[in-house]
Amino acid sequence: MRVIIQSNYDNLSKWAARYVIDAIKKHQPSAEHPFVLGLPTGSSPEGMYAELVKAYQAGEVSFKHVITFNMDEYVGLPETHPESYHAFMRRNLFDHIDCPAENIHILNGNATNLQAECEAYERAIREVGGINLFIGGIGPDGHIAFNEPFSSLTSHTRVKTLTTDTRIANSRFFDNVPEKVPAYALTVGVGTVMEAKEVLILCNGYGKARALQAAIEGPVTQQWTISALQTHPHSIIVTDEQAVAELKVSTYRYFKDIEKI
Ligand SMILES: N[C@@H]1[C@@H](O)[C@H](O)[C@@H](COP(=O)(O)O)O[C@@H]1O
Repeated sequence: MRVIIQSNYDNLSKWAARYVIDAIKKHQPSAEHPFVLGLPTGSSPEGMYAELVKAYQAGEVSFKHVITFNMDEYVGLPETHPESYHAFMRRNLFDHIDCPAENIHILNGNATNLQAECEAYERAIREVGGINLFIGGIGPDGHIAFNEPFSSLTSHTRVKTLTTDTRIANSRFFDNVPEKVPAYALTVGVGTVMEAKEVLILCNGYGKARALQAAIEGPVTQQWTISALQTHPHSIIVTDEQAVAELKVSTYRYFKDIEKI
């Protein structure tokens, strides 16, 4: 695991965007050889998305041959609701870049058969050859996508019940009323993320310090589903000085040192 410690959120966002742009360019995507990108929502990736839009507008990168799969979506929230992940992605990224609509995949939380929707999603990922780079965030309780504590570390796309903690955390987008946050979501599994060739996690702010500590220094455990990342051959966490507050000084220095070298 690489851990990149940036001074603040702006630099974290710039670092992540640069990493994504370089990965796309290195792949030299074409219609026959598309780059497959897994994408998160939440406040953590907003800065990175703004940087990606800037880079696209400056002609530095194209998303024409990029295929995307989003991590998750609420169940029962209309796609037009401003807090649906469909709306979030349009607002923050897809309305501003050249990614063709047919290349964009987001789980349909209003499907009549939710289980069939989840199975079709996994099939679609397999059909394009798997995900090259999965980008994610971390919930304050260490969840990745909507894989709440005690989710199976080998899970795949499915319906999940959201914990009270997560509904409280996400209530800031729903008039601060936890009951307004949908109780269910569709989410890729921990296993789905772990099958990607590379995983890049964005983690910023004091609120994530305990989750970051568990992700890096703790044991691999279903209690902190992000800890599964420790078993991935190519994973990176990019973080800021606030989120490292619970790491041991020696851990902090180790990651600072190796990145310097
Ligand atoms: N399902 C999303 C996660 O994918 C995200 O990582 C997490 C953290 O969100 P934020 O980045 O806003 O802290 O929130 C939600 O629960």
